[in-house]
Amino acid sequence: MGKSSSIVHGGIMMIAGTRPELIKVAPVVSELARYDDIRVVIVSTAQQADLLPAFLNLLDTEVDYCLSVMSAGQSLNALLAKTVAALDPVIAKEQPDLIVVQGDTTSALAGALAGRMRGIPLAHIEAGLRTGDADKPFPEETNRRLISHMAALHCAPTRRNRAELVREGIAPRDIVVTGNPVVSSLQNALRTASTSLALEGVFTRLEGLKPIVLTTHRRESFGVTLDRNLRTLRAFVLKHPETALIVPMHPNPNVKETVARILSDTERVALIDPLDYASFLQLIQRAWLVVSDSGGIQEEVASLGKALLVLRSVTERPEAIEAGVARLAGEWPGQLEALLEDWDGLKSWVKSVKPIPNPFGDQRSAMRIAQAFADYLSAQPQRERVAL
Ligand SMILES: CC(=O)N[C@@H]1[C@@H](OP(=O)(O)OP(=O)(O)OC[C@H]2O[C@@H](n3ccc(=O)[nH]c3=O)[C@H](O)[C@@H]2O)O[C@H](CO)[C@@H](O)[C@@H]1O
Repeated sequence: MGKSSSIVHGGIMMIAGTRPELIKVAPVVSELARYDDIRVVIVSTAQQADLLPAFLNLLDTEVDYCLSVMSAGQSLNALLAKTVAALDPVIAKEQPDLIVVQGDTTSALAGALAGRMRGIPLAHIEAGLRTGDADKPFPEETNRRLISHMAALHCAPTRRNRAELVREGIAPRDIVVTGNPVVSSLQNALRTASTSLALEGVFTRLEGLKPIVLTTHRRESFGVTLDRNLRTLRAFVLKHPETALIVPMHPNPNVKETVARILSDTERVALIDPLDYASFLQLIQRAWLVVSDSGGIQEEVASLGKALLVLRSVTERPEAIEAGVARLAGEWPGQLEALLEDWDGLKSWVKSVKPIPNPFGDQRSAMRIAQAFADYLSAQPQRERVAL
C-alpha cells in the first residue's frame, strides 16, 4: 500500500502517559505523519507527570489532550478508575477508528478498557511479552495479558512474542511481527545527541573510573529486595576503588527515599536526577556495566554493546539474555552479590559484550507499525459513528 490513499479516516488515538511509552510511541507518530489520510490524536494521561516534560520533544508534534490522573499515594485501582473516567469523554468526542496503546502500564490498560467500552478497535504496540508469572512484574504482566485479549491488532516485537499470543488463542492473522519501536527511537536519539552539561560534570568527577549505571523502580522490588540490592552495590563500589556508581533516581518516593538513605554520602557514588533520553543514552554509552530492573534498558543494551545485570527474577525479554548482553541477577536472594563477587568472571563478561544486531527490532520497526495501522484502517469499513 502507498503512503496515501483516498480514504479519510476518523483517525488514530494514541494514548500514552509514562516516559517509556513516549520513547516508544514517538517514532511511530513520526511515521504516521507520512500518511496524509490518517489523522492522529495524541492523548497523554500524564501518569508520570514529573518525568514526561523532558520527553515531549521526542514527538514531532504537540500532545492534543493532557489529562491529569496522578495524585500522591493513590492505589492502582484509583489510578485505573480515574484514567478510564478521564479518557472516556475524550474518546466520545474524537470517535477514533483505532485506539493505540503501548506496553503494559496502567495508562495502557485504562486506554484499552476505555476504548473497548466504546466499541472502538484497539491496537497494541509491544504485544506478546510474557514472563508467565502474573506477579512478576506486577501489575504489568496482568496489564499485558488483559490488553492482548481486548486488542484487534497486535504489533509483536519478535517471533517469540507472536508465538506467545498464538498460544493464548490470538488469531495469527491479527498479529504482525514489527520489531520494537524503541530501536527506532534509540537510533534517532543517538543521531541527534549533544553532550549534556549535567552529565559532563559527573564524567569529570569520576574520570578514569569504571562507571556502573544503576536504575531501579519496579514495584515488586520495593522493600527488602530494593534495600538489599542497594546495599550490595554500595559494598561493591567501596570494595573496588576503580569503580563508581551513577544513579539517575526515579522520582517515585518509594525509590528515591530508599536510594538516598542507602547511597548518599558514599564515596564514588553520584545520585543524579533522571536524564532526558539522549543524555541517558550517552551515559549508557560511557558505562562500564549497567544494573537495572527496567524493561526498555534490556532492549537498548544490545544496540549499545553494554553488559546489563537485570535486577529481576524473571524477564519477558529473554532475547537479551540469550544474546549474552544481559544476565538475571535476582533469581534468588544473594545472586547479585554472587555475580559481583566473581570479579574476574564479571570483568571478562563485560569485556566480551559488544554491540550486536538488536534482537528486539531495527530502525524500521516504527515504520512497520505505522504500516500495520494503515493496512488495518484500510481494511475496515468506515465505522458508523454511533454514540455508545
Ligand atoms: C515490566 C516492564 O518492563 N515494563 C516496561 C515499562 O517501562 P520500563 O521499565 O522500560 O521503564 P523505565 O525504566 O522507567 O524507562 C526506561 C526508558 O527510559 C530511558 N531512561 C531511563 C532513565 C533516565 O534517567 N532517562 C531515560 O531516558 C531508558 O533509556 C529507557 O528507554 O513500561 C513500558 C511502557 O509500556 C514497557 O514497554 C516496558 O515493558
